[in-house]
Amino acid sequence: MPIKSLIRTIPHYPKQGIQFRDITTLLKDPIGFRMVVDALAHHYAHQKIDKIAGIEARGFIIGAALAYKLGVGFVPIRKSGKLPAETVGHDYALEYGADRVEIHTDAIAHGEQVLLVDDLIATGGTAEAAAALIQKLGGVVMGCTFVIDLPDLGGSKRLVENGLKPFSLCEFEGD
Ligand SMILES: O=P(O)(O)OC[C@H]1O[C@H](OP(=O)(O)OP(=O)(O)O)[C@H](O)[C@@H]1O
Ligand SMILES: Nc1ncnc2[nH]cnc12
Repeated sequence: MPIKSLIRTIPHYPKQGIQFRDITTLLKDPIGFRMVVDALAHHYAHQKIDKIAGIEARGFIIGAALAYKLGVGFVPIRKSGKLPAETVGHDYALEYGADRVEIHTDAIAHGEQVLLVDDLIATGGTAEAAAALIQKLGGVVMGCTFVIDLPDLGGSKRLVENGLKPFSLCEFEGD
C-alpha cells in the first residue's frame, strides 16, 4: 500500500479553501508508519547526522521515531512559550496564519549536522524558520525531510534555492 494512499484529505480545514492533509490515518496503520520511518532511515543511512530536530507538533512523531531508528539524539523545535530553559526564536508566516518557533540555546552545539524533520511542507515558512534557529546556534542543516510536499505552495523550491536540501516521500499537487 503506497504511503500517499494512507493520508486522508479533509476539505476546508481549518479554513475555507484549505485541503488539509491528515497523517493520523497513516500513523494509526502499523505498516504505514513503519514504511515512513524505514524509507526515511534508508534515505539518510549513509549521511553524517548528529541530531534530528523535529518541528511541533506532527514533526515530533516522525522525527522522534527516525532519531531512534538512526541512533541519534532528538531536539524539539516548539511553538512560542513552551520550552522551559533559555531559547532563541523566529517569527514566520503560515499557509493559514502566522506563528513563532523556538529552540533551547543548548539544543545544538556549534558545527553539528542537523536533519530537520516535519510531516509536511507547504509554503516552507516553518521549515525556513526552524532552519534559521539551527543556524543561529551554529548548527549545519544537512537536510530537511517531510512525509508530504505540497509543491503548488512553493516551499520545497524555496528550500532548494536556500540550499536546505528538501526530501519528501510523497506529493499532493493540483488537487
Ligand atoms: O510550509 P508551511 O506553510 O510553513 O506549513 C507547514 C507546517 O504547517 C503544519 O503545522 P501547523 O503549523 O499546522 O502546526 P501543528 O503541527 O502543530 O498542527 C505542518 O505540520 C508544518 O509544520
Ligand atoms: N494543507 C495542509 N495540510 C496539512 N497541514 C498543513 N500545514 C500547512 N498546510 C497544510
